[in-house]
Amino acid sequence: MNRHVAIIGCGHVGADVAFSLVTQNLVDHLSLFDIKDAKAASEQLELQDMAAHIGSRVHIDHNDEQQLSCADIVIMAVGPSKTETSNRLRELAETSASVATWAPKLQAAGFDGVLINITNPCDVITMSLARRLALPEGRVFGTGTSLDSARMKRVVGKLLDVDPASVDGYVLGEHGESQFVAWSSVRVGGLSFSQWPQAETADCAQMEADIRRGGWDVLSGKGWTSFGIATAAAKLVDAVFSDAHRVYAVSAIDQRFGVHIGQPALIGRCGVIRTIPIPLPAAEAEKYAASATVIATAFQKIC
Ligand SMILES: NC(=O)c1ccc[n+]([C@@H]2O[C@H](COP(=O)([O-])OP(=O)(O)OC[C@H]3O[C@@H](n4cnc5c(N)ncnc54)[C@H](O)[C@@H]3O)[C@@H](O)[C@H]2O)c1
Repeated sequence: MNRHVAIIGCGHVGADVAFSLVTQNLVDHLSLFDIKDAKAASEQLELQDMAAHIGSRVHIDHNDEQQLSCADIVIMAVGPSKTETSNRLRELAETSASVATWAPKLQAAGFDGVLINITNPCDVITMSLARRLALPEGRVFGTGTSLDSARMKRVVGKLLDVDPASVDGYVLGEHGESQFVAWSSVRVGGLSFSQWPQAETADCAQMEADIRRGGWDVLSGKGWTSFGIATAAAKLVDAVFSDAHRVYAVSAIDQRFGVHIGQPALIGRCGVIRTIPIPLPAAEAEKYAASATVIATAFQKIC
């Protein structure tokens, strides 16, 4: 099997996705693209420098658009010229213009695989790419609230003193300021979060703020975020190649609201196999609807 991934945008995020895919042996052929040719070329060279230390052989090329025709998965990771530090929606004008230049190239190449979007604002850009590429539903999805759900697991795990991997549940909605923790979905060891004694005195509003602010906290120190999202993207690539039928919180179409939005979905060879609408209590359902409105309003601006 020749697992071929193309990464468009080789900045902090795209380069770390490439590093994760190569070091985790999740790819056989990697095609790197960046508007700055020297950046893509140097990422190619440095990844090739690792070849002697890794147990797999990976073919790597850069800025060769012919490669888009045979890519199984495209990862969109282009970014704005200036890093946004407070609201991902502010990236929209610039990043929507950038991804718009790639849709016709992908179509001209006959790209017929799965596209995973990381570029922010993630839900709006995913929606824009899904409409432009017109691939079968589910083939274009975004990393959505997968990273935010991982942040929730870190914060809840810390409170309960359990490994985050033992925390189940989701952050839903926009990968942005209107996201929310679906506390009703959070379970640890078969108990709902509210059944844990620590939950009685927990400041859930503060925990939720910490989760929402997680990305900005990382960014304020190192200037960008990349390890978390690169790991999430690698998991999604693995789920597609292995037809895993595993559940992740991704940005997928919710037909009730007509938007791509963070929600649990089953991921396999064709991308999103189906979404899993969780029954939410009224207060959480309201937050979900409000978040869908934020995404729809932003999308209107680029139509
Ligand atoms: N979804 C998430 O959870 C998540 C997490 C972190 C970052 N992000 C987003 O990922 C994106 C990338 O972030 P980053 O830190 O890597 O930014 P960055 O500035 O380090 O890299 C962006 C790269 O895109 C390239 N680029 C810009 N326009 C391009 C175009 N038209 N064609 C090809 N390449 C182009 C730039 O040359 C640059 O190398 C941003 O939108 C950021 O907000 C999303």
